[in-house]
Amino acid sequence: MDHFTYKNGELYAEDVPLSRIADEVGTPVYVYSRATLERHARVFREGLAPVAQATRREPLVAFAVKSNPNLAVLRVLSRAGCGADVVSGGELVRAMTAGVPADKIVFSGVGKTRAELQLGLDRQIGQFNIESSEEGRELAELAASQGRVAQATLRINPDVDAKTHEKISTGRAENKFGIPLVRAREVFGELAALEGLNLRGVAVHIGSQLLDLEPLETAFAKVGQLVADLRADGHTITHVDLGGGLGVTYKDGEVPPTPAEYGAMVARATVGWDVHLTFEPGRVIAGNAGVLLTRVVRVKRGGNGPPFVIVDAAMNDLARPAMYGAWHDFDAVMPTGERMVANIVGPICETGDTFATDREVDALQSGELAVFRTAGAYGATMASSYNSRGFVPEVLVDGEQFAVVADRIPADAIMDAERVPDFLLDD
Ligand SMILES: Cc1ncc(COP(=O)(O)O)c(C=O)c1O
Ligand SMILES: N[C@@H](CCCC[NH3+])C(=O)O
Repeated sequence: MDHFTYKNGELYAEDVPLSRIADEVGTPVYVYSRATLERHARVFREGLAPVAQATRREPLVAFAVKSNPNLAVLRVLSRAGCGADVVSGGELVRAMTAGVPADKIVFSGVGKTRAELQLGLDRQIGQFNIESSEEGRELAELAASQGRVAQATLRINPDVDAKTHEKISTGRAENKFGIPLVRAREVFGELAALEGLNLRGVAVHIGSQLLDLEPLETAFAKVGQLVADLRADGHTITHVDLGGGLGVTYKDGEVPPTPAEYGAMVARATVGWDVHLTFEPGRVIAGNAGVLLTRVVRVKRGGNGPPFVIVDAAMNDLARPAMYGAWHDFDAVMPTGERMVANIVGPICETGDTFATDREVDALQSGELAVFRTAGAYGATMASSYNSRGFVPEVLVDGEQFAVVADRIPADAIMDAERVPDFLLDD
């Protein structure tokens, strides 16, 4: 459920008509609903109630910042009790700037630089998820040389097919993430012996937009066995990070497991583990909390196929359709009831700048407004300035009020950061 609904024939975000936002901020613009973000954070936490009960500990819900790093969004979620899963120094600083306490920050990522490891140490974050023995040794050496101890888990690669798009699958043997399960005991033993590290558990994340619990359950079973093996090896295991990945509905008929079903599965899978659990949900919290509001530039007819509805948003603003062939529902802000079959495209000079092909949508004309739905996760955060289009602004709605929470960055502001060197200047 989200808070983008029609009232008197017009699409609203909570109690704000989207046409008002378009008038005041311009298009394209990302629009987020505070109430939806808060609701999703609450529902996810409620879904984990059986887990909290079974483990007698409140799990840490560390929002995956990569899915929506906007400071205001992070602030909403931090106030709702979430921590943050970060994958770069930039995300770490953002999370802390938004108010996420350091001890609720987990640092994932396969290529943390030395400077990023140092930043995590300086900020005294709650947990590093180590992805290689090389990274573990580097972190241990850095920490020990400064008389510090880094709290850490070892991310394992369970070699499970998450049954999702291949580009967002992370838990198969050939993927770059984590330590192969067969090597986990050996690497854990090597790193656990190092001064500077408190290697206290394991982490796993097998992929994103999962619509089936079975691969997760298989991966968690492997984690459970590993925890038992590590304890048999004499290690103290107090923390397990089960990652994110729960999918959302992009298209009618796609039915992801509910947070309650997910929580029930986790409770089953983790019986007897006796650890602190961390979760790293991104999409399930932010996905349906945002839309990309756009205006039709013109409707081009007369080709071989259906008309092209050319909108002012493009693949640089919302990359998912071009990158993964992803579906985003497309609805008029003021639908007339008439429908049309169209290709929905952006203005960029690539055929891949196509949001929908041969799709039945609300009939639209030049100048009218429409939204791409489910754009709150992996939307603005993946934007580029391709074709010198600048960056789209972001708006957060809260009841009857809204605020611009990220300015539009026009193409000339980006150009301001560039220069022509002296040796190219004419004399
Ligand atoms: C390590 C890690 N944690 C969490 C997430 C968040 O995933 P999702 O947005 O699917 O919940 C990702 C992205 O797939 C990830 O790579
Ligand atoms: N960017 C992807 C998700 C990647 C998840 C990152 N581990 C998407 O839009 O679906």
